[in-house]
Amino acid sequence: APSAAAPEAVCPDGTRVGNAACCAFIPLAQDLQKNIFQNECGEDAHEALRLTFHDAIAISQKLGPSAGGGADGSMLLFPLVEPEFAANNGVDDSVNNLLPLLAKHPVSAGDLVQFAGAVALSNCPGAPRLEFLAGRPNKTIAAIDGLIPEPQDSVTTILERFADAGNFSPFEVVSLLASHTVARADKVDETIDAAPFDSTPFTFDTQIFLEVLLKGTGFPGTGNNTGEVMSPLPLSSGNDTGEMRLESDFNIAHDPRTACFWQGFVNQQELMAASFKAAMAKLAVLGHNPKNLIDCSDVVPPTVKTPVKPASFPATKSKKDLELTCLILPFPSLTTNPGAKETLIPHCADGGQDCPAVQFAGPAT
Ligand code: HEM
Ligand SMILES: [Ca+2]
Ligand SMILES: [Mn+2]
Repeated sequence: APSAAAPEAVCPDGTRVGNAACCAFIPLAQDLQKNIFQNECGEDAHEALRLTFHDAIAISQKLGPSAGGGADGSMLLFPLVEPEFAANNGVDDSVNNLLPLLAKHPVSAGDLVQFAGAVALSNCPGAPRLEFLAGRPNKTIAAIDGLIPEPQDSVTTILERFADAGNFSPFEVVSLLASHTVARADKVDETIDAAPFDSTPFTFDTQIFLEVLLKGTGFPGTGNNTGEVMSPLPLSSGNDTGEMRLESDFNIAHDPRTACFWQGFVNQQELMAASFKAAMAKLAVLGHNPKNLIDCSDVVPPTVKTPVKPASFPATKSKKDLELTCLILPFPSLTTNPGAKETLIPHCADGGQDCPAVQFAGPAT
């Protein structure tokens, strides 16, 4: 029976949704999973999540509308412009992977970018199911260079940039950095591929918040890269690349404005996931009035149910390796993983070393 609440609709595949405008995202989710993510929280999923950020954060209250439109899909609409910016190095992969889907599905570029990130994250154990609002218009401009935070930026610069983009608080900035729990760098050190930021890059857990607090001992590849500092697990073997630490993650983990928020997420899976979800909801609508968008959260696939282990020190590491600057919070008591040697981080989600990323040819470089 019809109700006074949101209009219900039945999609062609029989799924009931809150609004008929959401139906287009059901085949899109299937296409993303089958042809790009392969239902994994792997390289292509990580890159789609990074793209949500690089598209959305390019907006400035100080500079006004001519600087960029935020979460507007400009990355896809101007693939020869924004992917060329130094801070966007590597986003060409996800831009080129999404462009064929933009041609095929009746959704806007801005919606596609944010929806792809939400679908990608649904493959990561421990991740929250993100909110998704639809209806970002395609009418927009390319963003200007200089709005994407870089790992060599100071904490002050980073916090000011997030505040200017969308009034993000220091707590929300730390919350968004939970993304680096499912992240690896290809471009910070060009000599190594997919250097993970924590020891569990296929799981949305709190290891990133723990491991960035461990004393750095070396570099996974070469030293002296811009924006990189020593990590606690630099050991590599074949395609299993040692852990990389971004200078910005290190600084934010230790700065008086953010250190207690950072440390407060260690082993607090639910708090971290909920805080990330809330901050992502803000990020995903930058440049839009959410009142003009339609809530299509019901077409975001539920997150995989694989349980997430409590935070633990990687083998050979313990409390004595911590470098803490937040002294008002007690540090949780955690176990150390077994093993007499420094851990190797598997290159592939299945534990193996061979899992090439999907790469469609496209205009972005
Ligand atoms: C202070 C702000 C941030 C800085 C300085 C930063 C910097 C970086 C850098 C340098 C990389 C490595 C790129 C490469 O070499 O391939 C990276 C990867 C990544 N970032 Fe961030 N990031 C920030 C915030 C965020 C936010 C807010 C998100 C998402 C909501 C995000 C998601 C990711 C993801 C998922 C990857 C991994 C991509 C992959 O594995 O291919 N980052 N980030
Ligand atoms: Ca992780
Ligand atoms: Mn990558």
